[in-house]
Amino acid sequence: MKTRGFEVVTRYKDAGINLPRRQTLASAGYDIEAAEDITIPSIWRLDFVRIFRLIRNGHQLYERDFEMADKILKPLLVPTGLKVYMPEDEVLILANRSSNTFKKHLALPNGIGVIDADYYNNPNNEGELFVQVLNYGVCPLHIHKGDRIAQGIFMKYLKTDDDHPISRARLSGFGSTNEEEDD
Ligand SMILES: O=c1ccn([C@H]2C[C@H](O)[C@@H](COP(=O)(O)OP(=O)(O)OP(=O)(O)O)O2)c(=O)[nH]1
Ligand SMILES: [Mg+2]
Repeated sequence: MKTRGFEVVTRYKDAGINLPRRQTLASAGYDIEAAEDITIPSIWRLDFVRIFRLIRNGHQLYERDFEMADKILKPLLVPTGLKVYMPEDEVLILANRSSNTFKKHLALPNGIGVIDADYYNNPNNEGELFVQVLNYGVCPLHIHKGDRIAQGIFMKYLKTDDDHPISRARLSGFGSTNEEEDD
């Protein structure tokens, strides 16, 4: 009887993805690996520093400068090739590993990822977990397939007394409910 666990998504089924594992007897987190090699550029890219210089020297900034700065600060999504199933009253908290900040200048700009039980096998992306990252170091960061880039912790979540009963199915993630009309 399946209660909670990780599975590999179809598009990575032959890619040798390791299912997350805890590393010690009482580790709370299941360490999640990058599904591919990926390079995370530094946010302190020269063109971003150039914008700072323009601002400091009181230069006029143009739309394209702001668009470029926005692009640089947009987090990258690291694919995991994984999906996760759990009871409806549970959540998987996707947290950074402390060694990522301490040794790699790798931040999860969303703080923590909240993986909902109904994200699993959603029609848009099969519920694939992605880790949002920013590299606040000054050098590009090369992540290799198999590097443990985050950890997942299963938890129960609570509802309010007047919780709004809802039956809407989840169609995707990353803002999918922003587009849908309320019931
Ligand atoms: O780091 C993350 C955060 C979220 N997700 C996926 C799983 C989650 O179930 C879904 C929605 O996440 P969340 O509810 O935090 O984002 P949202 O902006 O509220 O999106 P939505 O409107 O789809 O709920 O996106 C990830 O894969 N990685
Ligand atoms: Mg949401």
